[in-house]
Amino acid sequence: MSDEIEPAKAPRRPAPEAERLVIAIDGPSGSGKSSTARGVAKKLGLAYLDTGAMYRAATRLVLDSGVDTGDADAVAALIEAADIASTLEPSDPAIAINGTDVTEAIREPAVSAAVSSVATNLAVRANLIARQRAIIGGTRKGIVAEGRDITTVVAPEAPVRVLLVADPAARVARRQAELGEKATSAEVTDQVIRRDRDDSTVAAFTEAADGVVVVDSTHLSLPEVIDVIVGLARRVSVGHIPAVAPR
Ligand SMILES: Nc1ncnc2c1ncn2[C@@H]1O[C@H](COP(=O)(O)OP(=O)(O)O)[C@@H](O)[C@H]1O
Ligand SMILES: Nc1ccn([C@H]2C[C@H](O)[C@@H](COP(=O)(O)OP(=O)(O)O)O2)c(=O)n1
Repeated sequence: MSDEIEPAKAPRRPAPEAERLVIAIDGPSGSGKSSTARGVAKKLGLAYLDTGAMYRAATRLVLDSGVDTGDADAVAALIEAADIASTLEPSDPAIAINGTDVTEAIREPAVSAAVSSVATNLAVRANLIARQRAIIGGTRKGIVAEGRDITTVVAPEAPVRVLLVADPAARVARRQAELGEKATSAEVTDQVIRRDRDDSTVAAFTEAADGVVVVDSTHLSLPEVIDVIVGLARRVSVGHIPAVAPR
């Protein structure tokens, strides 16, 4: 795909709306947003944007630079000046901040524990939302973007908007299975339940906004959830999507 590293500060000229399909997916931690969005993007030959990875990369930078996460102005200034580059490739998503690849480092427990304090900084949000809109507007064919406020703030005009939910017990179990011995059950509960509580103070992902379709993944397999969203996309935008999905 031509949408490789996308410097957020220099978006390419937006393609006409009619040529692009934007699929927006929000939901709480562990509902399956990242895996589902990647699967949908792969099936439909679209780009993929993990906005949570941008908040995580910003948090990694704050932690590494020694700036106090409680110093809202210093945190915002650091992030506003940073170069954040996301690959938009669903098969191999990666992210770099100020030239350093942090794809692995943003998944460390220290980042998961601190990310909400950065993501609830309103100046940081304004900056990252502007970058996300530029990325979405700059993709040629279309994009699946996932996070907490994509359906409501970043891309409320997207023709396909989904709130992906799952019962808290299923979400905690999924995260525990993913992290294995890397995290205790207390840490996993903190990562999922406490983080959602904090994050929901600045983004409305606990209830679907008007026009947003709720998909409950609690009792659906990942391929089933992907198929539901591909079905929604085909219904709203026949003609945007290749008849034979590229692998
Ligand atoms: N429908 C599903 N059924 C079972 N496990 C799932 C499902 N969707 C995602 N998962 C798994 O749950 C974990 C969390 O998924 P992820 O996509 O990272 O969620 P989110 O981005 O919403 O936090 C991953 O290990 C993923 O493979
Ligand atoms: N659009 C977004 C995306 C993520 N965030 C915040 C909320 C989350 O705690 C962090 C990390 O997001 P991420 O999607 O990686 O979270 P998960 O670990 O997949 O649950 O960023 C946000 O505030 N707005």
